[in-house]
This record gives sequence, C-alpha cells and structure tokens, in this order.
Amino acid sequence: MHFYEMNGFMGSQTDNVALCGQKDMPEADGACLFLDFDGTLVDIVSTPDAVEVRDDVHDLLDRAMTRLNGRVAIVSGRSVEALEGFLPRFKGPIVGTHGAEIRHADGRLTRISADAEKVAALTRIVVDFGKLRPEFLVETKPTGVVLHFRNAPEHAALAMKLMEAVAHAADGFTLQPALMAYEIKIENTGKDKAMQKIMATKTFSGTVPVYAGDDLTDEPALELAEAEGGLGIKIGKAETLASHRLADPSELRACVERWLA
Ligand SMILES: O=P(O)(O)OC[C@H]1O[C@H](O[C@H]2O[C@H](CO)[C@@H](O)[C@H](O)[C@H]2O)[C@H](O)[C@@H](O)[C@@H]1O
Repeated sequence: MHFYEMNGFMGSQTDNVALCGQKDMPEADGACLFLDFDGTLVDIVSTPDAVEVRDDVHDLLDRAMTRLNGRVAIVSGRSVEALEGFLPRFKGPIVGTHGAEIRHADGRLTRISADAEKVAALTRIVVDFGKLRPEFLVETKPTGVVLHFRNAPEHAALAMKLMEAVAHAADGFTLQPALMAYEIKIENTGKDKAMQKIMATKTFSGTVPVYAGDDLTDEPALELAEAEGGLGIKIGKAETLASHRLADPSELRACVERWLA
C-alpha cells in the first residue's frame, strides 16, 4: 500500500524548506498572489461542504485585491461553481477543477473541453458505487468525479482500486490522488498551466508571483512561481519543491495580512 492512501501525502518534514517570513516576500508593488483554496486559504474539514469561509477571509481577499490592483487569483481543484459559492465577493480570476476551468476577472468562463459522454459514464459508475457504500462521499465536477474516504480511512485501498479501474477505462482521463480522496480528472490539465494563462493577462503580466498551496497538485505551480522569480509557499508538513513553508492557513493569512499592510 502506498503511504498516501492513508495519510493523503501529509508525511513528516524531511527537507530543508525555510519558514516563510516577511523578508522573503517580494515587493508587493511588483507582485501578484495565487492562493489555493482547501488547506491553504481555509482549513481542511471532514467533508467538502462543511468548509466555512469566515468574514476575515473575505476581508483579506478584498484588501489583497485593492493593494495588488486586482493581481490575486484563486487556484483550486474544486469547480468554479463551488468556489463562486464560497467566495461570492471575490472578483479576481478563479481557476477551478485543477486548471480545467478559468473564471476570468471579466466574468468569462473558459473550460477545457471534455468528452461529455465519458464524464457522464464515469460519474455514474462512481455515484452508483457511493450508493452501495455510503461511507464514501462522491463529489461530482464538470469534467470529473472525486471519491472521498476521509470518513472511512480503513477503506482507502478499495477507493483506490475502484478509481484506478475507472480511470484506466476512460481514455483521456487520469487518476489524481488527493487528500483522503481519489479523483478522476482530464489528462494534461494542471494548476501551473492555468497559472501561466493568468500570468499572461494584462493585469498580471510583468509581476512576480507568490503562490501558496498545500497539495501535491500545487507542486508544479509552486515550482513555476519560483522559476518566474517569485516565491512558493508550501502550507503544512508535506514534502515540497517550494523554498518556503508555513504551518497552516491561519499562518498564511497572517503572513499575507502583514505583507499587504
Ligand atoms: O485545490 P484545493 O483548493 O486544495 O482543493 C483540493 C480538493 O479540496 C476538497 O477536498 C479536500 O478538502 C475537503 C474539505 O476540507 C476535505 O474534506 C477532503 O478530504 C479533501 O480532499 C474538494 O472537495 C476537492 O474537490 C478539491 O479537489
């Protein structure tokens, strides 16, 4: 059994990643900010719907948008629709479904096209499995599906077997291990690719990115932020290619707050 089946990648720190302080942050006037959502901006909780976005989080995003002249983006594995529900006041770009969707600052939604029949078929299989085994939670997305085992960790291997088989059966889709979950998503999508598209827009272009994320799916974007002369901040203890880390979302929010002051 792979170690991530049980702990969702949250292994012990084995690297020399530095703790992020204010001296490490770039000059805000020439910077932009990319924030992952779950586990970075807000705490991880028992189910996807149980996330609470407190007023201070909305206020922080408002302040960041003002201070950075609109150069703030949310980058998440969740669907854009779900993120808009959690962050109704946020008007910057929103990357959803691991880069498969982008809600641009002007409200336009672009989505990488997926074979709708295949998405429906693979979703049906996982939804039906969830009816047989209600200890799992099934989350549907516009271009894929997630099987969560956070509330049944003893059945992680079963979740992996099912999702591996379904992903193998569906050409053009791939298995994405996640925090106490397995996801089937479109191949060749990524948060880094969506980040590059946003960096090329007039608002963000020519600035250096600060990217904060906790997940394995954030790693390519953390690496990209640093390759672009910016800063990658890993949230939590998992191994990372980022140069800096912070312990949890509250530390990240405090760090951004101080940076913008
Ligand atoms: O890219 P992110 O914004 O970090 O989103 C990654 C996934 O987050 C959600 O699942 C995770 O968070 C849940 C709420 O804290 C937790 O219950 C679950 O165990 C985690 O896997 C979301 O449901 C997924 O769609 C995102 O892909």
